[in-house]
Amino acid sequence: MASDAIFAQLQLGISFDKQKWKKQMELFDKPAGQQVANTLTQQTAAAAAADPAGADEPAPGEGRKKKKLKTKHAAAATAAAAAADDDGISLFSRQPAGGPGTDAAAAFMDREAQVQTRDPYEEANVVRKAHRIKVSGSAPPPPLRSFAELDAKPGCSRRLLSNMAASGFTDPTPIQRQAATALLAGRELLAVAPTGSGKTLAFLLPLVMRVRALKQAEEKAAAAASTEGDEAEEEGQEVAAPAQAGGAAGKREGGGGIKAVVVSPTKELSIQTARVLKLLLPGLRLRCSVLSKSTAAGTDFSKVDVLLAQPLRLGAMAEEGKIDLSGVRLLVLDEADKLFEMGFTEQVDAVIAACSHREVVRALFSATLPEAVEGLARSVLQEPLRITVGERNTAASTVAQRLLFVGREEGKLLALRQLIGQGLRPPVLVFVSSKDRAKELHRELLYDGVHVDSIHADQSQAARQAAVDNFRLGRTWVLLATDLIGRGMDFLGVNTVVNFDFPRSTTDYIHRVGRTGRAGRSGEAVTFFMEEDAGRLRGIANVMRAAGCEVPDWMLSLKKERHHSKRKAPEADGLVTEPAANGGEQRQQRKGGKRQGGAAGGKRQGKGGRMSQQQQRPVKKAKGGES
Ligand SMILES: Nc1ncnc2c1ncn2[C@@H]1O[C@H](COP(=O)(O)OP(=O)(O)OP(=O)(O)O)[C@@H](O)[C@H]1O
Repeated sequence: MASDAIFAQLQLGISFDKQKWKKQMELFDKPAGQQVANTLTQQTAAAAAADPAGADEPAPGEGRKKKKLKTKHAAAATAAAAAADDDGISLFSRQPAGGPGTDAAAAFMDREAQVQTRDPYEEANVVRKAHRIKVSGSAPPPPLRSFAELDAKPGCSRRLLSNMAASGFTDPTPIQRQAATALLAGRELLAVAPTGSGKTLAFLLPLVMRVRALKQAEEKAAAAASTEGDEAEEEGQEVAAPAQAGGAAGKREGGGGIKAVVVSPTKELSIQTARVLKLLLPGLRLRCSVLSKSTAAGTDFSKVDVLLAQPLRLGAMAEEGKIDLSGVRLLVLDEADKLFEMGFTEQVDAVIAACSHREVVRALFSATLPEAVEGLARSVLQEPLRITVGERNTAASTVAQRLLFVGREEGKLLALRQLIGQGLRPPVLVFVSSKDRAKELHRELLYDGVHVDSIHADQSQAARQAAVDNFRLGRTWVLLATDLIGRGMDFLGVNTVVNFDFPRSTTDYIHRVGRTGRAGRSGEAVTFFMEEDAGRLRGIANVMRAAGCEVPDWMLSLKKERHHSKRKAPEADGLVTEPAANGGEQRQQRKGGKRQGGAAGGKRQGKGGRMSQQQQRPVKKAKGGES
């Protein structure tokens, strides 16, 4: 369906009384900078003396002297513009920002063709430079120039390469070029690359090769043992099978069991990683499993080669001795900075300790790696390589980011409806700060007749997965989400991300807006802000400026909030749609059942009937702190 037609349906049931909202509308009509400049400047001046550095992690350019800001950001913007104009560098070699077949694409390919030197060290550097890959650490292996180079390496096969080609993976992305060769060389890794840049395949491809190579070695050893056994039998000697010979140790040395583990912060992400892995596996005879309540009870893990899991369940099982990870040779921590946050560290430690094989290689991947977390991460790695693609802790350059001042809490819903009215491009992902806000906004938009769904921690796992699948299949055009799916989720077609509630941190912002603009495509991100968000505005403004987006200078000199993490999330009830004078009453009426049973409500409900059924599903009680 054409986006115009989709949009026409999206706005069904929405009309604005411009007279009634005159005051608020005026706010939106002014440029964002003007709207808040005065009040924020006053606020900043009042707080200036008391407000030291905030608790947020440094965004690009932060932590330096203010007077350097302008030069740095001007340089960054110029560099970004130059990159786009000059060589069209993109994370996706055949899909640069300008699109396939454009001058940018041609320039990019020319640039690749310039790699002509007989010195392998120099050649590696030329490839890295062309793809904006930075590596620190001793003796990094050269990056891949093409997937075909892998053909000769242990664990690869024509079948694997053809599975990749059939899935559209014909040219490696920058992170894949360097991370694949590093992991195949047995190097431990800290890998940081932008959202949507192909990190999943960057660890899955070497993982599959490594596991295949191990299995091939096992099969060879088993065949040799069986030949020896036959010969010994002929000579009348007793021979034990490998697993019997060494017990657990024998198993560790290659008698089956889990050989690779990928830990992700959410079940949804593990399921998504399994989807990508399954694209690589046809014909390769490897078995993978996603750890869940049911698979934990009913799976023979000695027959599983690759396990995808979340830290809480896997850590607990490892500690209780319910799963044997002693044969694991590759442990990947995806969204590593999230895994090293408070609340997960104990279980992640338990998993790391349980992966005790002497040859185990550990790799940490994320789009963001705050310095404090890097220090912690390094303490579990041995002589790691650090691979960075592009600039550290930045948003994908394929996303056009903008900020929208909404005045007060009540202005958010109006602003969202106004965006829809102006032609917001679906599919749209709207982030809110809590599950209650997701539920409330869901009700509001449902009432408007928008094809909307929501995903948050109060839903059953099945409802969450259904929300993800329906959004992927295009059945839902607006998905309301908490930060539960703020990271890692790959909805390739998302055109717009709306931060309805301001992100808790710059890191969360980078991941949220990274749900669009993936795989070299373009996307749009709109972030609503109010005066009270000023303390967290600077970090995000810096990220936007580093990506070449327009940001008023005054935002870059705002003071940071001191303890933003302790700030209360907005109340769900703040989403009033009517002015205070009559809104409460009307809203109560709607809440009281008119919406469900009333004529207008019933009519509109018809378009969103599927959603109303979903709302009636039994909900699972969420653990404290979940969103
Ligand atoms: N070599 C490739 N060629 C073409 N498409 C690719 C390639 N590698 C990955 N992709 C596609 O790019 C998209 C983004 O990949 P992926 O989800 O791995 O990104 P990511 O870097 O892990 O992002 P995030 O940081 O948000 O988790 C996916 O749809 C994937 O299929």
